[in-house]
Amino acid sequence: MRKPILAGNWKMFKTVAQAQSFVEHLQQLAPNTTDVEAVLCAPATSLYALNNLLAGGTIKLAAQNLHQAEEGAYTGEVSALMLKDVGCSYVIIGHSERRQYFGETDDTVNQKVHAAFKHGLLPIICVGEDLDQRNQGITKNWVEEQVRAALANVSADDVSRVVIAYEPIWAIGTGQTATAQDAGDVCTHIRQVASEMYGKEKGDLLRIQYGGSVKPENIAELMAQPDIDGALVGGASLDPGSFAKLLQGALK
Ligand SMILES: O=C(CO)COP(=O)(O)O
Repeated sequence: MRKPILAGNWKMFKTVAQAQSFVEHLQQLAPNTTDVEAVLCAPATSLYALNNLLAGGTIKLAAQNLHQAEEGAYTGEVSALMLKDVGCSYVIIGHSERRQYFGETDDTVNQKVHAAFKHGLLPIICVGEDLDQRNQGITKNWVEEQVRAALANVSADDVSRVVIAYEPIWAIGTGQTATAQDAGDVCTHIRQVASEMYGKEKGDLLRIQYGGSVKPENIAELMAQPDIDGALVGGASLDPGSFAKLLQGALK
């Protein structure tokens, strides 16, 4: 069975002190989460300090982006090697905000996926359509293209450890969630695409998250969908009490 995975994407929020205080609170509220994998996607500035706090526990650390090169003259960038060095297990790749504001393309997403695996980081690959595409009825085709491009030349062994986050852009930070049924249908399609590419056995291992205005109040309904294995949560992940409730709601 696929283990549910709940990831909090803090985006550009929290100083080091705020991040540490969040973890201390969460450790009191949800000391040992073993049935749901809990992941905190913190700003790069907090990763080192959080790794020390999380040592020996079950909560995993993630970065929100990486550069595809190992090192080099790329001012302002951080590599997979560096993220691994500060204790990251996962890294978000191709979030719609990165695609929209920082020029990321399907091609750079694919390069970043390879860079992550090369250094033992597991990618959380974001895909999703905008409102125009949804209204045109091309959601599944669009998402399928993004998935195929992101996974190009990824080995079958690696693909079973990939997490794909389906995040419809129009649902991010808007309070507007896709209906559980609609979100579930797109996630089922993503699994079918992975199964076509790698065979059903591998496709069945892939974990798929939904993201976009997920809250403690709606997570259980989303998790009830057979192909939704977790959530990537922005706003509602910033408060430890809310995150602890999300962990409860993510139990299958
Ligand atoms: O972008 C998201 C997570 O990566 C979703 O953000 P919200 O949960 O704030 O809508």
